[in-house]
Formats: sequence, C-alpha cells, structure tokens
Amino acid sequence: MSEKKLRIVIGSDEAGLDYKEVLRKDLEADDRVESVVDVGISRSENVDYPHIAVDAARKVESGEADRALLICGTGLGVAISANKVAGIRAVTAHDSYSVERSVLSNNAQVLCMGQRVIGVELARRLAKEWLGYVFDPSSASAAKVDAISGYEKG
Ligand SMILES: O=C(CO)[C@H](O)COP(=O)(O)O
Repeated sequence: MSEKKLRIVIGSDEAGLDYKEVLRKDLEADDRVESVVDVGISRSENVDYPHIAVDAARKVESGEADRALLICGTGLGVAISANKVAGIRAVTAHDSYSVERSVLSNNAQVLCMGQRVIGVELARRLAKEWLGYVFDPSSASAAKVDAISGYEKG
C-alpha cells in the first residue's frame, strides 16, 4: 500500500474521453491521491493523442507529477508516444496482473488503457489497484529497470 500521496496527471484523446472523465473523478475522490492534473482533451478542444501523451509524460519526467494515466482507443498510441520522453516507462495494461507488474517489475510511471478494449468498470478497478502499488528499489527488479535506463544513455 502506498503511503505517499500521489500526484497524477491524466489525459486522453477523443476515443478515450469518456473513460478519462470517469477515471479523473475516481482519482479525485481517492484519498491516496494528492492532486490530479488533466492535460485534456476536453469536450470543446480535440487534440491528437501523441501531443496529450507527451505533455503528460513530460510532467512526470520533470517531477511535476508522480504518475500518468492515459486513455485512447486502444491504449497503444498513448504508450508509444509517452515512451518517446526519456526516462518514461509507459505500458498498456488491461488486466490486474499486468498492472501490478508494471509497477513492481518495471517501475512504470505511466499506465495506458484503451476505451475500445475494456469495459469502464474494469478500467476503474485497474486504476484503483494501480494506485496501491509502489516499486521497491531494493527488489531484484531494480537492476533490470536500471538496465532499461542504461540504453537511453546511448
Ligand atoms: O487508439 C488510438 C491510438 O492507438 C487512438 O485513439 C485512435 O487512433 P486512430 O485509429 O489512428 O484514429
């Protein structure tokens, strides 16, 4: 269980907007969450997913947020885009075990889901579970995550 309250950034494209709105409200109501920053889109302004995903990932990389939750149609494009930001580990996960391992094995700071792939109640449950996991830097997984980061340095 996480002790430190989390600063979350959330974003979606048009295909993920309905879920993003639901998940944002859930996060805002969760007492494990310190703050939620919504980087769009809104009902009145459409932006393609790469821009939203990179904006969110940059906020995590800069330390402005601890984690990001991104929704598009499949959860794939937002993950690919967020992973373009150095230091970011973004995953698409639609099941409990993968969500758990994304944090505990991969220290992924960005979770991506697809509104066209899973039902809203599963998305809500997975987001809730995700908040409860904290990476252990003394775990056996830490060296593997460091090895990933090592490849970013050229
Ligand atoms: O799922 C998406 C990208 O992975 C996005 O919501 C829709 O993209 P499109 O199929 O290119 O419109």
